[in-house]
Amino acid sequence: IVVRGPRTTIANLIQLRSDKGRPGKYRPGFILVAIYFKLSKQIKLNEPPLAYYRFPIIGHTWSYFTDCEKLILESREKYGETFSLYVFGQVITIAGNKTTQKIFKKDKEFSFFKASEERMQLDRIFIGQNFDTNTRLIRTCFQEKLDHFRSRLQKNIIMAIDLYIGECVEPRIIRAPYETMFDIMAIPVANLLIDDEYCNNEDMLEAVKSVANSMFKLLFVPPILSFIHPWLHKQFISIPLRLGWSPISKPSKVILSRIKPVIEKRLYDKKRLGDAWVAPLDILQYLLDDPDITPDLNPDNVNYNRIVSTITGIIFASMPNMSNNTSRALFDLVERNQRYWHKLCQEAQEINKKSNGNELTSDDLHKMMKLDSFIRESLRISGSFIVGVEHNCISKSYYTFINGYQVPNGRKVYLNFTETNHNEGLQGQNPTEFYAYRHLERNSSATKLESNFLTFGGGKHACPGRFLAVNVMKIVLHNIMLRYNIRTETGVIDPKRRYFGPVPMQIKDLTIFSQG
Ligand code: HEM
Repeated sequence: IVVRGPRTTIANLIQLRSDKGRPGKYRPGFILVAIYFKLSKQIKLNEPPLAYYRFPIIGHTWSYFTDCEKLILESREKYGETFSLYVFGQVITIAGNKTTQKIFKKDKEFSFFKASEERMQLDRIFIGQNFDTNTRLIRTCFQEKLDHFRSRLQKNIIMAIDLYIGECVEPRIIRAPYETMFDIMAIPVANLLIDDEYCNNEDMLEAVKSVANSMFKLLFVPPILSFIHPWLHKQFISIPLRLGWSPISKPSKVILSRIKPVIEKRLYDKKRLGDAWVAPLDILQYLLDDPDITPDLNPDNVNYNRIVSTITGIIFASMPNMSNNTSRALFDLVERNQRYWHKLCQEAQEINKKSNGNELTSDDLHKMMKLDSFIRESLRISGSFIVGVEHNCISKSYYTFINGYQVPNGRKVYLNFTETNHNEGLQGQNPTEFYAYRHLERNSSATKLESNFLTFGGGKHACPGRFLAVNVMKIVLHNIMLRYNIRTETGVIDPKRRYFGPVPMQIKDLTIFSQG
């Protein structure tokens, strides 16, 4: 049965009119007829089986958050590759291997963006953004023209490592590797967005971190009111946003105050120098080149809100993901020290020797084949959700999967990463084991989209930032391997991954850096 929001039902009832055509008082008879009419019009779908749960209202919520992997594995075994769970007052559907690629390809039927927008009210936070244009912008800069940014990326990453890890003549304990990686990432990200000395100061970096942190926290707001109805939760969290509050309003103001003089100077220089003016290479300039944003060379006519909104959107999409996955890959290096460290270091040293310690060329980055495969394996095993990358069904009424099961419009469909990762046919021998050269043997680079690797999604909306992310991960790990020895405080390896619900937790374990 398709259950819609109470607003729709009530609105329909309110629209009932008296027989004279004027708005009339509610009459119980009318209401009953209306409810009967509404229910009789609802389509009975062949929904995926809803896994058994013991407690009404709570449904699977508790086990989903405390032992998600067990819940998913057991339900998969019992109900097959497509099944539903009842979590936080909502039925969600879990889709397995045979369906995930279809979900990526059917972008008129399923939307990752719609699901994220609904969960985090993105349209109310990043006001005035054109998300499709932003995706195109990211694709142009960080896929097609990534090589133009390579030199600056390296300089900024090395500078950030110097600043946040430093010399380590005496061994240095990094108590929160995720936070350190987050600090390191802020410098190259801020510089890709705005290449101006004026913007590389502390308050700008703090603003960049604050945008990423505030948005990341929003992901973890528990939807308590959804136990009554998901619609209620949505209305509740949107109240402060409707009243004009935004989690990123403070850092957005800092960013605006920093970029305004830069924009004014650029427009002035362009007017003055004409064709002789050399445009800086950064995201800000790409935005300024858009006539919808900058119709002429008059700073008063610039759409500053759109610029700030786009910049903050890119920070949100890039920073937490890159920091999380790089700190996990670094931890994988430490954990698996005996097995991989030596060979990966050897590869790094050979590349460094051939380039005489100079800046890495794109060919050097390409030659990091072992590291590339290691990163893909780390993303597959350590960075992987149990279920995730949820897509909203946006079909007009419902969607029918290839196995005959149907889901209504609005249903959240989660991809079953565990099933894909545990499948021997897709992953090769011992699929649950971390084997760094698995992808090297199959010639699958870390950015390659394949049905056995869901980390970057797939289809038309696959992550456009993946080339930047993998290159940044390579540059960070390469430089760390060349400079340091790393170990955990106790030297004990704890292979158990920790999750918050289906999401892998940030790395909090102590890491010790000493001079290599
Ligand atoms: C390791 C780092 C990253 C991971 C794991 C990651 C993962 C993802 C995933 C799973 C999607 C959804 C894809 C789909 O719907 O099929 C996505 C979309 C997206 N990502 Fe990333 N991402 C990362 C880094 C980045 C970076 C660095 C940027 C920006 C510079 C970025 C920008 C975006 C954008 C704009 C989309 C939406 C694309 C669209 O809807 O067309 N991501 N990402």
